[in-house]
Amino acid sequence: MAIVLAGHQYGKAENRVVRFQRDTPRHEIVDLNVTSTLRGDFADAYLTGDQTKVLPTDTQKNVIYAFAKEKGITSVERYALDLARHFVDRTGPVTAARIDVDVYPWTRARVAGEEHDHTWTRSGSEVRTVAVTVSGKRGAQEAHVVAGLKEFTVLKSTGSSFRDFLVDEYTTLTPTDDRVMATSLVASWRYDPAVIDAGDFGAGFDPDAAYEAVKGAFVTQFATLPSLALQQTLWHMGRAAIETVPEVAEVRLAAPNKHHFLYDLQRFGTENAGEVFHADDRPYGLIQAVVARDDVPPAPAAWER
Ligand SMILES: O=c1[nH]c(=O)c2[nH]c(=O)[nH]c2[nH]1
Repeated sequence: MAIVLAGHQYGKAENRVVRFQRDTPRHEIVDLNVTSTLRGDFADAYLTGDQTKVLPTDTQKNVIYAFAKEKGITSVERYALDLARHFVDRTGPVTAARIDVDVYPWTRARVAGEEHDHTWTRSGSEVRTVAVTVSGKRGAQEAHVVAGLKEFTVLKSTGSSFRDFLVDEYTTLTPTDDRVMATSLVASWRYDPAVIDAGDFGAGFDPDAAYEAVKGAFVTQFATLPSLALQQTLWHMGRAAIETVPEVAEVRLAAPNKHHFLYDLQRFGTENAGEVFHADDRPYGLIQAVVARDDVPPAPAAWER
């Protein structure tokens, strides 16, 4: 038996980058949390302490901040691609780089009914995510872009049922034709590599518009599908995302079923016709799905964390 170093990767986690554009009186803000992860033959750093192949995480941090100025952030996808390609192209021992970005939402403040030029309020809504993975040296490079969102909380007060499920001796759940359905959606969608190669997220493809379109498709399905289960809703959300933005090759969805239990007011002689619920936080059902086009090859490298 031998004990081996069976895997390794390293990088700088959670670089909080706030980039302003101040070229005109109306400023713009991009607020990011950026994590770099480098892969390659760094085994010596672990096994013998030899750091000669190791690009310090401090340097990675500097690149992340410098590129925010030098390259600008025309889109988060483009910025992450530039970073990943930089580490793979410019650092010999790096064979693959992954850049993860969380995008924090800000809404322009309104003062006396007018949008303010340089003040924002933090929006309470979802966090947009981007994960770019670039592997292989120039000429034989593979790039994957996965966009997404998390903490996207949606709720409907009717239009959801759950019945005719498998029953065994431990089942106590009462079937229902009218329940609250709510979730805090985590979704990621992988763009067809052809889009990255052809349009390069700068020309011909607008990742910001695609993001809004996918989000809109999710909301539309959640709202309008008479849901027989959260599983069915997820399938329709994933399908609608691909139908709405054909550049999307694959959608991965994870939805905690945020249970709302009708509060028993009968004990006080009061009727409760679906009006007062106890919002429970745990445990919760966790429903997950992967929805994909069958004409785009799968890409496990795009999802490797
Ligand atoms: O949409 C649902 N899916 C389930 O699998 C499930 N299980 C459960 O108890 N409630 C629900 N709701």
